[in-house]
Amino acid sequence: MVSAVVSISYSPLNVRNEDRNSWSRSTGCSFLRSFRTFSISSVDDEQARRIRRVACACVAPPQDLTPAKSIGPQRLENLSVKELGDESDVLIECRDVYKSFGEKHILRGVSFKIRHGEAVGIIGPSGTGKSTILKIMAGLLAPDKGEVLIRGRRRHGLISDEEISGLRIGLVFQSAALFDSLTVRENVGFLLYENSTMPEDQIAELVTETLAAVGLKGVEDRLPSELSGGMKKRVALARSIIFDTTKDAIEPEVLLYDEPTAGLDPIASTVVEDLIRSVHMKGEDALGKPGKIASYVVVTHQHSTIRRAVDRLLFLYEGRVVWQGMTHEFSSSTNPIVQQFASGSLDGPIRFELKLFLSVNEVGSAKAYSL
Ligand SMILES: Nc1ncnc2c1ncn2[C@@H]1O[C@H](COP(=O)(O)OP(=O)(O)OP(=O)(O)O)[C@@H](O)[C@H]1O
Repeated sequence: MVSAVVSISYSPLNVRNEDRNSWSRSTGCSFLRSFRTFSISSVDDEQARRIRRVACACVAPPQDLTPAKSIGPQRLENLSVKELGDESDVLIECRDVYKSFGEKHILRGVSFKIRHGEAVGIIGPSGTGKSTILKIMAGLLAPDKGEVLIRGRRRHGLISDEEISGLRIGLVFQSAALFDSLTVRENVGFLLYENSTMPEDQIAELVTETLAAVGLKGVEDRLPSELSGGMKKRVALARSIIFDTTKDAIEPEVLLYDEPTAGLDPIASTVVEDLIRSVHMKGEDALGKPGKIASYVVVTHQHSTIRRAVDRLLFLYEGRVVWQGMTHEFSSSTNPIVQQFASGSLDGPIRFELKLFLSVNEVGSAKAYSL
């Protein structure tokens, strides 16, 4: 059935078209990309639900969950207590995930597990598929092959807002991805204004409290254009951790951060890194309350973020996890790929291409050289 409008149109919040388009561009979100190509009236209910979910700070419950073969009853019987314990605390598992874009084979058999309570970093050279794997974990992109298991249950396809208990997964985009035409209050409360039955004044109160938890006060009525880069990232973080307090059961939440400190100065980076720690269940937010995030994953290039915000690292290279270990093991690793990446050396197994275009005068004809 074709729905006349998506949430954005009947929403109490009035998001401009150009805002939606720039949101889609900055997040690279496939739903929004496909959404751009639809006229509003050609978006069906299912797409409308997905778009609403993605737009709402990308907090998405998993859908279409069926038990994975590997932890079916037969296997459970054969598992030792230790193995069983090992499986039971796994929140997200990527199993042999492949993803290509046209001829570009980006992920070529990525496997890893994210356990309850973990703070994991994903690092690796540019273009190696770090953001892609985050989007696959969040349910915004579907793998071509392989499986994503959420608490041991296989997720089919992409997210929707079907209520299936399990795990809330939030994605904090690198660009902050705020709607420019909405105030900070509307951006942070977007999910609740759109999807909850909470009265507006209660949402406003919760927004203020959540902003305070990320160290922001009195900015509710500002527009994103009136904020610094670091403040925008904090608003995006607030948008990701806010949830409907009227719901009975609050599911644990995993937050996925895509380069949360990119473009920030060292001090602003430290603020964001500490904030990431503070909203984790092992941390304490700016109001002194324990954080609510069960586990998180951070894609980053920043050494400070690796050191300060995560405990365990996955190193992605040429479409696979080539190394994993604790953060303190990173700099002493003997893996040549890790050593080269850690030192920033040009010599080593990591291939890169720097093309120098020399003038016709210098070489007779213009040539590209790979260094
Ligand atoms: N939707 C898409 N369509 C086509 N190509 C894509 C798409 N998304 C990502 N890519 C390509 O896939 C590759 C991996 O992109 P991705 O953003 O996942 O890498 P990354 O490791 O996060 O890079 P960086 O560290 O530079 O941010 C890049 O070559 C990118 O251009």
